[in-house]
Amino acid sequence: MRISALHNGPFRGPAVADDGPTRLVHAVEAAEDAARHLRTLAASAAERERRRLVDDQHEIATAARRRQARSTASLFAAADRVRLDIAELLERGPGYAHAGWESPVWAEQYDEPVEATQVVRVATLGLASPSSIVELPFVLPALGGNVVITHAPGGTAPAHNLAQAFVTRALASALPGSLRVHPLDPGGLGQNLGILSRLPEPLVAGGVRATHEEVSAELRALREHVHRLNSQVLLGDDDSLVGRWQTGSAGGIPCSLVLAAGLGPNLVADDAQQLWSLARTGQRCGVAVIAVIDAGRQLPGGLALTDLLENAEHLHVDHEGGATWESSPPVLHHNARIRCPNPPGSAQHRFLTTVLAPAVRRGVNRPVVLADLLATQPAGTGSTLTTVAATVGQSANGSPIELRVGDDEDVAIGGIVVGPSGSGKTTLLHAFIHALVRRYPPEELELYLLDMKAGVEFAEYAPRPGRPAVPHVRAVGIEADATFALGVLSHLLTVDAGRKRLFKEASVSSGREIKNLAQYREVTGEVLPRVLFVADEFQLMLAGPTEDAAWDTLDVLVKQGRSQGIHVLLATQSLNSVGAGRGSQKASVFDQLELRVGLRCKPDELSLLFDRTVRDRLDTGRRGSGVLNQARGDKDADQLFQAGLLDADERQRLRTDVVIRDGSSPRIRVSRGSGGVDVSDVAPALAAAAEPTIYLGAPVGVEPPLVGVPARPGDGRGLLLAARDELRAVSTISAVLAGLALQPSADDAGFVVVDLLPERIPGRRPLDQVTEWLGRRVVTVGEDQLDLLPSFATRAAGPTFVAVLGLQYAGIEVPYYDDEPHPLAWLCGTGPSTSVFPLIWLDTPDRHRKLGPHGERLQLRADAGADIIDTGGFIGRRPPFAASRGRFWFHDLAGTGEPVLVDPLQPGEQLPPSRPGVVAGLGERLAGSSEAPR
Ligand SMILES: Nc1ncnc2c1ncn2[C@@H]1O[C@H](COP(=O)(O)OP(=O)(O)OP(=O)(O)O)[C@@H](O)[C@H]1O
Repeated sequence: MRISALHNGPFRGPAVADDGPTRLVHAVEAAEDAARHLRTLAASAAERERRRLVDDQHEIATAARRRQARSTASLFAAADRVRLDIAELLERGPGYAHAGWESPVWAEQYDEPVEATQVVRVATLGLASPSSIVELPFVLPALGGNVVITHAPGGTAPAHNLAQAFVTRALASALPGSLRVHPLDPGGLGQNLGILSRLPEPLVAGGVRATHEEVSAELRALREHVHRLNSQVLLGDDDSLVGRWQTGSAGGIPCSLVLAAGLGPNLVADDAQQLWSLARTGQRCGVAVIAVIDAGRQLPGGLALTDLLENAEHLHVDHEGGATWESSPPVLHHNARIRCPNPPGSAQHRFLTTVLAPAVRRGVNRPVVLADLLATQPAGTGSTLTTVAATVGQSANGSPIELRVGDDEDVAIGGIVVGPSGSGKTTLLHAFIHALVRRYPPEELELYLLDMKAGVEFAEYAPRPGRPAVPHVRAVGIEADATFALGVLSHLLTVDAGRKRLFKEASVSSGREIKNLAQYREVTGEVLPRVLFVADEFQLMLAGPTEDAAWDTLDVLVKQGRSQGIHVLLATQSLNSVGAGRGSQKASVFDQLELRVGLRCKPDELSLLFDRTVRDRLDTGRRGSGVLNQARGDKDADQLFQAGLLDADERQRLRTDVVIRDGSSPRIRVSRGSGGVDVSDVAPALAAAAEPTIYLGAPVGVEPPLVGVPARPGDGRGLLLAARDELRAVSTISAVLAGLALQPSADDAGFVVVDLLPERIPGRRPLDQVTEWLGRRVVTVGEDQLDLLPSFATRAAGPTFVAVLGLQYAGIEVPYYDDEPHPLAWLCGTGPSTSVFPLIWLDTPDRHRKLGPHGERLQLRADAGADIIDTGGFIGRRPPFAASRGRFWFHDLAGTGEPVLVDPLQPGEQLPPSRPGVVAGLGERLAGSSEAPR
């Protein structure tokens, strides 16, 4: 406007370019242009800024959304994982552990559990996330865990519902007979117990306790029960009643659920104290306390709730009826909330009273008691003319079922038993072995028993002081190793060859061809026992450096042993890894073993065992149930069965009866892996020695029962044992002395120990054990009394055995080129010719230099070294392989035999009783002497 005014108005100047108004117009125009430009710039800057802001906002929102989605997803994933884990745990148990109250399972046929139920579902747990709530089943351990439910005044009913839901599920899903409820309602009228107030015996112990006297008496009885279990039943810290129900060894003692439904006025301070104490101490004995406590009320006698909560899951029900999980990890504390369930109703009550209680009374799931099955059968009169058989359980129709091997038509020469851990495989082997020794006298049957796994399952077949072994057992390997197993298999090949020879000779003399055991017996009247070789975890004997030899021996044995009456039964957890890489040899061995037993095996394992496709499990799920097939897996030969249980006490009783009936035999060979041979295991063989014999141990095999040389006077008859392991070496020499002292023919022998071992070393323990056991039969001399050795060692009426231990610790050095007499030179040089036999431990073979030139003359050489060249140098003959740890090669330089691998004698935990009434020992003889040793 102003511009146009200047252009057209009275101030219009001359029409030249630089007149003032024009310049002004230009200036104004320029200013306006500039202003316009600035406005445009400002507007675009504002637009840019707005856009950036929007972008930023968008980005932040997207990132937040993403982060939230991610955290929600990970919450869901974690919840899913937990849900799956819980579902898996719950699925293992019967439906009663988790199905809703309306579910048909409560009305259907009893879904009998086969294993102790781990957890039960009690309620629903809601986990709050920013965007949603994730729900999970809230589960609690079914057995042995305390639960405390506190509640606000408004939360009484939901709190009791929680308790009732838990107890109902725990009881309903428990193995019948494994759980009893002890309902306490001090001061109440049962209204806090719902359906649980009307349960029959034996589900509850004697009904609801409500009065002060009843509650007190019940708690006292429970405390005594805990005391009795702790002092008379449970062994060691790891043993617990719940654990026993889980492994099937509880022997019918039920766990207890003490339901304290409200600490009413009749719960006096003393009783409350008892309840607290039960919660603290009862867990090991399967006693769990479920307590519902009004948080607003004073606890009796100043008891602190925190003490009770120490060993319990704690839930708190608030006035809205929801619960918080107080004992949860702190992070969950504020985000987790429990939705309390409805109380169990009439369907559950009906199930408990009309299904479960009668089942418990009937004793469903009780094991088949083998002793009952055997009681009706004759004992000790069976003949193994053609077969070896014994009852091991019940078939599906309740008739007894037998395992059978032999050389009759349609009878398997041997068998394979497969069952995963806990399926009852070892129990079945025990049952078979015991039923066999009960049925047959020892002339009819010989057993070779190997437990190849680390454990002591077969220890009961070895003799112990005061508990002789059954005479049928010729060899038992406890934690046996592959070398020993090969020794046993090789021995059986020798038996096989020996029998073939006998058959041939009898054929010649009788003019009739004798092909098998039965014919031999018929023609000659002589009974040769059938032989049964049983190996648990047999795959372990077909491994390591002896693997090839073991497979080859087994192969020959199963192919040729049948007619000679040699049978094998091999057990394992799985055939999967057995004989990998030796297809044809494995097939050739397994083909012979036609008896097949699968205990609680999965279908793929059964398919391997039966060599056909098996799609379903062939067992009832119970321990010891499975399928027996006498025809190498032929489908029509499957027999479902339940193995019988013979518990440890019954087995002991049965073995004692057999020993009373048949006596025992000194011929048993016991191997405890490469740990040596306990003196008590070979006590009968030692007692049978006709002349004093220096026994060093047992061969890593079966025969002869012991390796030793008679103690006959002669130059060089003394032992040098080279072994680095101090404890084992001292143990061996000490046990050799004990072994001599147990021989009646050595009753007049003298024993001297030259003890050069330091006082406080663990290695001297076996020596102290044996010298204490020898008592006055032994004389101990130290380095300072060594000069008296010749005098002591010549006092006994019979031979004298002088153990020298700890040379490396002593300053003794027998001069090499000096004629000056030295007691050790006398011991090694003159001693042996005068019936004084040195038994000397050298920590390394070249330590013998300390003994001077006479030491080298000692001929009985043993070496535990790992280098066969060194061993060969020391024992004078190179052995085929190095001795495994704990063993040594023995060779008599004066003998004609080959080196023998020996499981050395060791005193073991307990030595057998020493020989009564032996002639006065060396200690007594020297007692009055002026040089009496200290
Ligand atoms: N026939 C049976 N009846 C009832 N209970 C049984 C039976 N067999 C085994 N059990 C129970 O199952 C538990 C495990 O049995 P066992 O030791 O024989 O199993 P396993 O298969 O040898 O296991 P592992 O290979 O781990 O030693 C035993 O404690 C026993 O009480």
